[in-house]
Amino acid sequence: MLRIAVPNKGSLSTPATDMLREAGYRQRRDTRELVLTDADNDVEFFFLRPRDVAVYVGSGTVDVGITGRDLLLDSAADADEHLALGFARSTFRFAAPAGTIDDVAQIAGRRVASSYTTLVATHLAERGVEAAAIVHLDGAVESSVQLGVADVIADVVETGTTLRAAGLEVFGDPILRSEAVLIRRRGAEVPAGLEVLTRRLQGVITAREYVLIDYDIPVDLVDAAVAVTPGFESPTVSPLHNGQSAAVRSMVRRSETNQVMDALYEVGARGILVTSILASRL
Ligand SMILES: Nc1ncnc2c1ncn2[C@@H]1O[C@H](COP(=O)(O)OP(=O)(O)OP(=O)(O)O)[C@@H](O)[C@H]1O
Ligand SMILES: O=P(O)(O)OC[C@H]1O[C@H](OP(=O)(O)OP(=O)(O)O)[C@H](O)[C@@H]1O
Ligand SMILES: [Mg+2]
Repeated sequence: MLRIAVPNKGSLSTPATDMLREAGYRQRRDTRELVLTDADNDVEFFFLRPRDVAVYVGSGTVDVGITGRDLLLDSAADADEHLALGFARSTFRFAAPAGTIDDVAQIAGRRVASSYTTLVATHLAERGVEAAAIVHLDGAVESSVQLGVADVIADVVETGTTLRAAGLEVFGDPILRSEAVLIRRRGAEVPAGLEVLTRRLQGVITAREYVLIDYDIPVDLVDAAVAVTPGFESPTVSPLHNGQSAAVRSMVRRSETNQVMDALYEVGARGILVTSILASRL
């Protein structure tokens, strides 16, 4: 039975559970449930603290787990990223009171607060920057400067709203771009069931990232239209009964749907229809 660790709280918890449910796995109804067996799929879920997921996977007590790339790297656990899951996207960045610091080198001799102190220490060491102290805080790191325990913070930034509210501004390049990832123990044999899990999750990711686009196009314009919608391998082109047009079906990135529809219309396509993909195996 494949043992899967899933975050039980925080930003990762609900989207991770949603993705597993979409992938056809049973998920818990009650957030107090800590273990759940899905006998039909031969998997067992362990609902653990997000920070602990990498520790369990690294020690081999569970086979795989869902966590954040930032949490994985900060844990320094014996685990590697297996599949990027495309949710809980964020950057991990340095920030300081507006106008005080604009370069990572200026962190030298200053105090940095973070919930991800290993990540910060490694990043600074790689750049030869010696901070006065790296202060570990559990959360609400943005308040640490105002409260006088640090001069600089390193924290998760998504929209930047929390930073702005605290009067802080990012500086330097992002330390990391993070998202939820499926992780597995470094160097361990591929556990039974991981291939199926991976294919199922990949199926959900594809169904979320792509849409199906259908359109009609005069036969002599098919090549020009197909250049706009090349799809994964090659689009399906079927003849229409009138003999002068073809119907084309292709997959398109959801985020590019409207640009693609505009471009197709320009080329001469009509009857352009977009549909969501419910599930997929490529
Ligand atoms: N606002 C956000 N947008 C996107 N991802 C986020 C956001 N806040 C945290 N994360 C991601 O969630 C993971 C941290 O999960 P965790 O549950 O420990 O923190 P949290 O969401 O801050 O929860 P809590 O504050 O309740 O402990 C990290 O991978 C982090 O990048
Ligand atoms: O850029 P934003 O969209 O504002 O999001 C980033 C904030 O979200 C998370 O905080 P959370 O609400 O989880 O609180 P925490 O600091 O206690 O972890 C993260 O730690 C940042 O503080
Ligand atoms: Mg948080």
